[in-house]
Amino acid sequence: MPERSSSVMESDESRNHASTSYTSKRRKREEEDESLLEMEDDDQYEQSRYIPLKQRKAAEAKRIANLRLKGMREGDSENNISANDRGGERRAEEDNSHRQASEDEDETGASTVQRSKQILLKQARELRQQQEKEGKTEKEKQAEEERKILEAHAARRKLASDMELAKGISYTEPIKTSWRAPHFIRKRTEEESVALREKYHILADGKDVPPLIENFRDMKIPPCIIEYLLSKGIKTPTQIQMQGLPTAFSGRDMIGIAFTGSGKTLAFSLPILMFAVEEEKKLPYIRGEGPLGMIICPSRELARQTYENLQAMAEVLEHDGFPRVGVLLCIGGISMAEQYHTLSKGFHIVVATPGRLQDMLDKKKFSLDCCRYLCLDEADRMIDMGFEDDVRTIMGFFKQQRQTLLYSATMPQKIRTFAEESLIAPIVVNVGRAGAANLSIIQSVEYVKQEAKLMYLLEVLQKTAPPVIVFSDNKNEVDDIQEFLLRKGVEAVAIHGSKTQDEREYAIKSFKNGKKDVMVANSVASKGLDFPDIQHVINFSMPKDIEEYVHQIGRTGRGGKTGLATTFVNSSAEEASLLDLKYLLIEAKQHVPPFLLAIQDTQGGGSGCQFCGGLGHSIANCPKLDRQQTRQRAGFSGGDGGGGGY
Ligand SMILES: Nc1ncnc2c1ncn2[C@@H]1O[C@H](COP(=O)(O)OP(=O)(O)OP(=O)(O)O)[C@@H](O)[C@H]1O
Repeated sequence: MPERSSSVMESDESRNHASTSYTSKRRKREEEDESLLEMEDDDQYEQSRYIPLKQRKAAEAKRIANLRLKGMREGDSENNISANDRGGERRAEEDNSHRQASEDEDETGASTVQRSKQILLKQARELRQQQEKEGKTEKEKQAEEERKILEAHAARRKLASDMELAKGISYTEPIKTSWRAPHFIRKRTEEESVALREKYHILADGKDVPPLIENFRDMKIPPCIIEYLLSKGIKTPTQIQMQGLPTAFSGRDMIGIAFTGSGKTLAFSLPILMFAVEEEKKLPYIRGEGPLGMIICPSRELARQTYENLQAMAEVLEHDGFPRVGVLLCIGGISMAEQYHTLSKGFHIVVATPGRLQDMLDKKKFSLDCCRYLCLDEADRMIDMGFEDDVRTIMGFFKQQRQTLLYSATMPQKIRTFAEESLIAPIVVNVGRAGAANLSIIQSVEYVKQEAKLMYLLEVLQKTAPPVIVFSDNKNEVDDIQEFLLRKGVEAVAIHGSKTQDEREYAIKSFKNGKKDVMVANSVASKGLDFPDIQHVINFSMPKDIEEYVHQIGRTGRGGKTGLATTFVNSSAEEASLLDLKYLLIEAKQHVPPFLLAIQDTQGGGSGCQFCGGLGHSIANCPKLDRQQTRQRAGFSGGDGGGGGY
């Protein structure tokens, strides 16, 4: 009862409120009406008064002149079409009444009216044309809107050192190196170069693009390295290496975009190594000197892998009589004591994760005073993971111009625009669309109910021989899956950001050397890690964004081999991710399951979202941008996390 009475009271109240507001509204209306009446009365009064013809003509001419002036102003205003529209109608009405009122006026008045009518008709015609034009460029308007959103979310300032920012220094010329392409290659005409790039499906944008070179020998790579590469099954350069290596050897800044497993690591590691050899030959590095170059990676595992590759090549060179090149690994979770022998001798190259690198620079363990080469591997992922500020701080330590290389398989327009501003006359090398999946991977997407996933996983594991990687976004789920597999007798290890460094290293090592068949991982292991011959990648759930998906499935099908990727989806997946997935599958000419085909959309299949590269939506409804904004509003600076980069 009390509830009821209160609701009655509420309704009475609301009714009262409604009636009050209605009364006040009405009172307002009445006031308005009164003022309207007053105006009408005035008009009537005006009309009933006698005005001599001469005065009436003068007033009429003035009124027409005012109307024309007003019409012109309204016509000028591009943004106010509806006002224009209304203005046009009003003008037409006024013209009409004016015509009737002036029928028995003298000739001067009639010709003025005629002129005004012609002008008004012309304006109406122009207005129609304008409206038609506006209608046609609806797409352009959308592109404009998207551009504005992108600008609003672009990085705030370019990557530059403190000194450069403070003094407003900006370099205009790329760094000069002693490397030259062989004469017969330099003699190539522009048409020949374009044809060659077309042959290899390479897009290279920029001023004076260095030549594409089809073999390692013509790139003047030392024979001992060529032999070493051969021993690893690397006979000819991949597309990104054909264009990326000569570009880096020439000292040019570049953005390299090529699909997963296409050999990007060699494309940025070999040039830094060759520069180090050259420098060491000129004047040996002593204790306290270095580094000459830096490679920054988003995860410890990726940094270690790149470090090991560089170390191996440095040893080959040293063994062949070239000077020693010191490489320092600078990552979280390891004691720097084991690196002190490198630090104590002077070193040329640092391979690092952003957090530990920043820490070392802050503590003045070494400086970037003579650093002239910087590579950001998986640059876009690094920014996504929230390392942008760390990278900016690190940039602050540079004292001179450096060559900057950014590499990734995914590089949405957002990052590219920002990077192009920070680089000096950069060359952008693209092998395929940024964010496209590696075509050597067979992608299978299956609808699996949440509660059936674990049992189905066992079945799906039978599809190929080991090694297999199972990805899950959730650290607890990673542990649960590993436990389940162990209980079922599957040799499985697990890796994620909350594991200790020893556990992470043990997992990687035992999986890499074949002692374990399955590795269960969160996104940490998807970032650039190169495990030999992964047969099958299983996404236990659809990753939050399509870039993550591309990187995850990219752990298989590497170095030209084929691989299989299976992804479990169900109703818990976001529709926007599923649409991106649908278009990615279509682009890669893969089978699209009916439940994905059935998802209707209005704008997919275009050039993709400029923020995340997804093909199923535009930046105006990008779920990743949405998440980022929510995080920013909540005061988090970090990205999608899961890295453990420090
Ligand atoms: N020219 C080549 N020919 C054959 N194999 C190659 C060549 N270059 C590199 N590889 C091999 O291909 C594999 C993938 O290379 P890499 O790790 O550099 O790929 P990536 O493009 O960096 O991939 P991701 O985007 O996933 O990081 C490695 O095992 C590497 O040894």
